[in-house]
Amino acid sequence: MSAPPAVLVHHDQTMLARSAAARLVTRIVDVQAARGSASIVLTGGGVGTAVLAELAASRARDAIDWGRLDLWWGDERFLPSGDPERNETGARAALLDHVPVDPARVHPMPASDGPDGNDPEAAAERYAALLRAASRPEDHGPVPSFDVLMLGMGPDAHVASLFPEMPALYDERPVVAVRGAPKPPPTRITMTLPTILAAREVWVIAAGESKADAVRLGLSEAGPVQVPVAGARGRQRTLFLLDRGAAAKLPPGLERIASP
Ligand SMILES: O=C1O[C@H](COP(=O)(O)O)[C@@H](O)[C@H](O)[C@H]1O
Repeated sequence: MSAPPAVLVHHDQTMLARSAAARLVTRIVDVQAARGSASIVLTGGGVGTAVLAELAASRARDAIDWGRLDLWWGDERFLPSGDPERNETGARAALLDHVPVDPARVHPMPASDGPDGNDPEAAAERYAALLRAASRPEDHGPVPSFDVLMLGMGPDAHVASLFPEMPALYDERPVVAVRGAPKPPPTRITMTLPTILAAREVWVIAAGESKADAVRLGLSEAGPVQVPVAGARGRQRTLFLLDRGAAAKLPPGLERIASP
């Protein structure tokens, strides 16, 4: 069972990123209080990285016990370590270099100069094995039940590196390689929909009018092969966190204004 989405609309991208960062602090603190440690899946892209920068800039970040936090990635561009296009590089610059995370609990997807060399299939399997090792009996599956899994979204409705109509959308394995992605770079690693669906909470975060059609379709009954974001749902909660541009084509009555 997954949760139907709730939609929150913010005035602009800055308010959206700030509010998502505040929401993330609250969620992590609550989970750490209840269960000891929390697990979060990061996303790349413009808004995803802006959320991390807002978190780094917020005084509230000190409420998080950074040593009791596992950080994963939903997808990665398969490029050499440190490449500015890698989602990991952006996340480190925006947040991880500024907070006392436990390096052993930061789990970037492998780079193309990593242990598997330039073999994205092997790198994807390696990441799947890492997730399997981190999953506990109560997760009832091959991946942890992430507390929050954040997703940016493209104008084509892709999430993570799950692009419309591509084979990864039919794949049952937890993590797979993607070749020939329509958005550069063409070679990527991505969590698949079954892994996304295992998260307790999924947050789709999108800004700008170029995303408005994809948001509308993502909230419809569209199939996930044509509209990947329509398949992105959390077990307990699904949030669409939007700015006014991305919310411009919502069906009437759906939006809840978070910062007018
Ligand atoms: O390529 C990617 O794009 C999406 C969305 O990026 P945005 O810049 O349009 O917000 C991102 O979520 C994904 O992680 C990334 O690899």
